[in-house]
Parts: sequence; structure tokens; C-alpha cells
Amino acid sequence: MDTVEGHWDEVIVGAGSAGAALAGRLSEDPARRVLLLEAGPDGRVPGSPDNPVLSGANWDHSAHIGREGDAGRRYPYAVGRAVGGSSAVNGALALRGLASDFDAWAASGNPDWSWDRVLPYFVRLEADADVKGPAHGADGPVPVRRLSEDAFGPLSHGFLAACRDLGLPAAADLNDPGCTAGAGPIPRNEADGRRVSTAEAYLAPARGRASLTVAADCRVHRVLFDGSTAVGVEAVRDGRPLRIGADRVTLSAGAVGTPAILLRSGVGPAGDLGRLGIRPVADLPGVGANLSEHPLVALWGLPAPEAVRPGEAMHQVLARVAGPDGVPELNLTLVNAVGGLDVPGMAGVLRGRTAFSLHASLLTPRSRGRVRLAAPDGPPVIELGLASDPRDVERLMAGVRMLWSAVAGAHLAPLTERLFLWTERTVRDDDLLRRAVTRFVCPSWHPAGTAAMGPAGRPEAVVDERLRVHGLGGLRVVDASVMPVVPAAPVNLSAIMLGERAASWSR
Ligand SMILES: Cc1cc2nc3c(=O)[nH]c(=O)nc-3n(C[C@H](O)[C@H](O)[C@H](O)COP(=O)(O)OP(=O)(O)OC[C@H]3O[C@@H](n4cnc5c(N)ncnc54)[C@H](O)[C@@H]3O)c2cc1C
Repeated sequence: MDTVEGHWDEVIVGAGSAGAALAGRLSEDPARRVLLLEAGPDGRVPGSPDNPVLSGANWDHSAHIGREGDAGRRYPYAVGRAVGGSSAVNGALALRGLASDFDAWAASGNPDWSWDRVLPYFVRLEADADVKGPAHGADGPVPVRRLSEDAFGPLSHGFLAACRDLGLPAAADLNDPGCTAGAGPIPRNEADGRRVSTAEAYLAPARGRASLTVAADCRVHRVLFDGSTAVGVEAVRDGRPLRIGADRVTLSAGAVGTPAILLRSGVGPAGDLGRLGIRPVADLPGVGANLSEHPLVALWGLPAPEAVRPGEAMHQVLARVAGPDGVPELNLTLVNAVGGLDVPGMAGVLRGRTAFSLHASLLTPRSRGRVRLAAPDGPPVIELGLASDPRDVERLMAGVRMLWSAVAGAHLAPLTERLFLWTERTVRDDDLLRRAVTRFVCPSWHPAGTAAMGPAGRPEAVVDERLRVHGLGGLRVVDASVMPVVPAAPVNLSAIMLGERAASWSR
């Protein structure tokens, strides 16, 4: 018998940001037997925060920017596939979701997720080297630090000065709960230039515990049910099918992987399941629906020779911009010194030259996409639906105009040799800009919401406030899928917070 076969107290599917944090914490109880299953390999994923892993250790999905069949573009959709999940391949921007995000989750029928309820778990997960006080953690597993101003390169100084001209205040701590707008250093989860994934932060200290077994290269096909109670999973390891029993199954396979497993298991819209020939176990139309993602538009340029210092960090500074109602709406991010990175769609334009880019990403998208299956055993089809809501296009246009005034203004223009693709005429003309934004919009690799939490009976609701799948026993979801909407920040810390919070209920 394979060492993972048999019966476990907890089987967690997916060793990513949320799953590894959950498994690490649950295994602190020596009386518990936790099995963590991961489709990808174990061991350190190469690369630093300055080199997000865009292929290899990755599912290498290809997503539709809009909907399948609308003749739109496709885009490489990176999702980590390794112990550590997307936290092992990402850019290590360690930004918390914002107070307004969680208060909105609470207002939409999930009162236990208000900001004051989740803040203790953001505190618990981190060891912030720079900022002290009750809103920050000092000894959690995830190290967080920011570059000091004297380590900023010339472009970062120019960008911060341009942000001041845009009326954005200096923000020394973008993770301060009161920071709704401002520009400042990016907090990053790194140590000695290495990205610290959840594999390192949560699993490395737990590896020796008898209470935890990590099984890599083990791909879960579906959840097994006895009536409406989950009793285990069916998986494949080294080409061999396995059936693994559990008192409780937790899906932490991410906002693409989790809905795919639920659908294969018969949990989803009954009509779609019937068409695929999958026997329905629970009719939950929200499974795979409601995908939200941060749409992003980038301006690319070649820096003047003196504008880039050898070896400088790719992510140094970022600006958060609030909308007219005071709620944060856009991130403007400078990406310094992009050299070897194979940025989708840009390799042919850059031809190996070191470039920089400025991104406007929309933090509160109204557009929604979905994840579905085209065949019962096929890969998930990802339809991002980016900028399908015209209000998102308008707000991205405002973001591009801010970037343009920064890059063409007094502080950055002298540091820029040339800009690609965009012109003054395009940026000034509403119709041209609208078309350009629609044409160049791309995802941030931040999917969320495909098994959303909410009260039973709401069309999008798949799990309750305690993340238990509605109508079924022994099955919960703990990953970015359960977020009712993507938070107004990159998602890693918020996903880790979910793992911490779910573990706290079992203590
Ligand atoms: C290239 C890239 C850059 C990013 N940059 C940042 C950043 O700088 N900062 C930030 O905050 N966020 C960033 N993100 C987003 C962030 O990392 C993710 O949103 C977050 O890690 C999601 O956590 P999760 O737990 O929901 O899923 P994941 O961390 O993706 O974990 C899901 C895990 O489940 C496994 N899995 C899936 N299906 C199965 C199956 N059938 N059987 C077994 N295992 C399975 C996967 O292999 C994976 O390990 C980035 C993402 C990418 C891809």
C-alpha cells in the first residue's frame, strides 16, 4: 500500500499559499494526522522575487481574456504547481488585502470576515522587520521587509516624485490599515534575496512532525462521497490511481484548481454537470462562476543608461490611488529592470533589452469571468472576462492617463530613452485610448471568487462563513476561491490569512 493510502483526520488538497499554511498550523497538534496532497513537485523552486516563474513549476494554463469563442485574445495564465503553490513562483509583493475589502465581505452576508476579525491573522502570519505596533506581527512565519530609500534606483525616485505631483502622499507603510492612498516602498516576503514561499515559512518547520505527511506529485481527480458526505479523494501518483479516506477533505487547490475538482466531483451547476455526463452530488451554480481578477495595462519603456543600477530589485515602489468615494481603486506599480523575464507578448518587442514598465491595475474590478470544464477529464477552461464591464475600461483609462503624466513628466522623462506602443495622441483621445486599453488589458495572475463564500441560496455562494460547502458534510474550501471578490491587493497574504484562520477553528 502507498504510504498515503489509508484513512486520515484531514486531507488537504493543494500545498499552496492557503493549503500549506493550513497544514503547517494543523500539524502543530501532535494528536492529529494531516495529509497534504500536491500535484507538483517538492523541493525549492529556483528563482528570486525578481524572476517570477512564468513556466515550469507551473500549470501553464492559457486563459481567454474575454470569453471562449468571442474571437478574443488568449494569455498565458501562470499558476504555481509545486509545494508552495503560487507562493513559490510569485513576485513576493507582500501586500495585505485592505480594510474596505473585508468590511465589504462582511456586508455581503459574511459578518465574521470584517476587518477587525481578520486583522489578528494578518498579524499572526508575519514578521515585519520594519514596522512595529499592534497592527503588525513580529514573529510570524512570513518575513516582510521593504527596501530603504537609499537603496531605491533612480527610476524609483523619479516615480515617487511623479506620484507626489499627482497628489499622492508618501506612504511609509502600505500595509498600515489606514493607508487608502499613497506611494511608498513595497513590502516583500523575502529573506536574503530569496522569495519565502509557504513551503519554507510553514512546511519546513513542520516536516519532522509525525502529525504531517506531505505527498507531492499526487494529483487529485475528485472528492469521494457517501451520500452527501465527503469521505476521501481519488488521486493519481506516479501513474497509479489511489483512493484516500478522510474524516474531512479541504480543497486548497487555488481559484482554478478547486472549482475544477468540485465540478469533476459532481458539485456545481447541475445542468452543466449533466451535459458533461457527471452525476450531480450538489447543485451549486456558483462553482467556477464569479471569477474576479485584477485587470492590468502596462506602459513599457527603455531606461536611459544612467537610470538603472546593475542588480537592482524589480519591485521597489508602488502607488495606491483611491476613487472618488475614498475607496482604493488602482495600483500604479513601477517594474524596474525587466531583463531576462519572458513577459507574455513583450519578448519580441524588447528583444533582450533591459526595460522598465509602469502598470495600472484595477483593484476593484466589476467584470467577472469563470472556470468551467469542456470535458469531464479535460483541463479547466479559464474565461477571465477582463474589462467586459465598461466601467472597468473607464477606470483603467484613468490609470493609464496617470501613468502617462508620470512617465512623460519632468521626473521620469529624462530617465527614459524611449517608450513602446503608446503615444500622446492615443492617451489623450478617448476613443483611441478605450480601444488601446481593451486591446492591451491583461491579467495579474490573481484569480479569486470561483467557490465564493456567502449565505446558502445566493446564486454565487458555494461555501458558508466557516468555508464548508453548502449542503455537503466533511468538505470545505480554503483558498482564494472562497473570496467573494478579489481583494484590492495582490492575493498571497490574504490567501495565507485564510489558511491561518481556518486552522484557528480547529484548535
Ligand atoms: C507569476 C505569479 C506572480 C504573482 N505575484 C504575486 C505577488 O507578487 N504578490 C502576491 O500577493 N500575489 C502574487 N501572485 C498571486 C498569489 O501568489 C496567488 O493569488 C496565491 O498564491 C493563491 O493562493 P491559493 O492558496 O489560493 O492557491 P495556490 O497558491 O495557487 O495553491 C494551489 C495549489 O494547489 C495545487 N493543485 C491544484 N490542483 C490540484 C490537484 N488537482 N491535485 C493536487 N494539487 C493541486 C497547485 O499545484 C498549487 O500548489 C502571483 C501569482 C503568480 C502565478
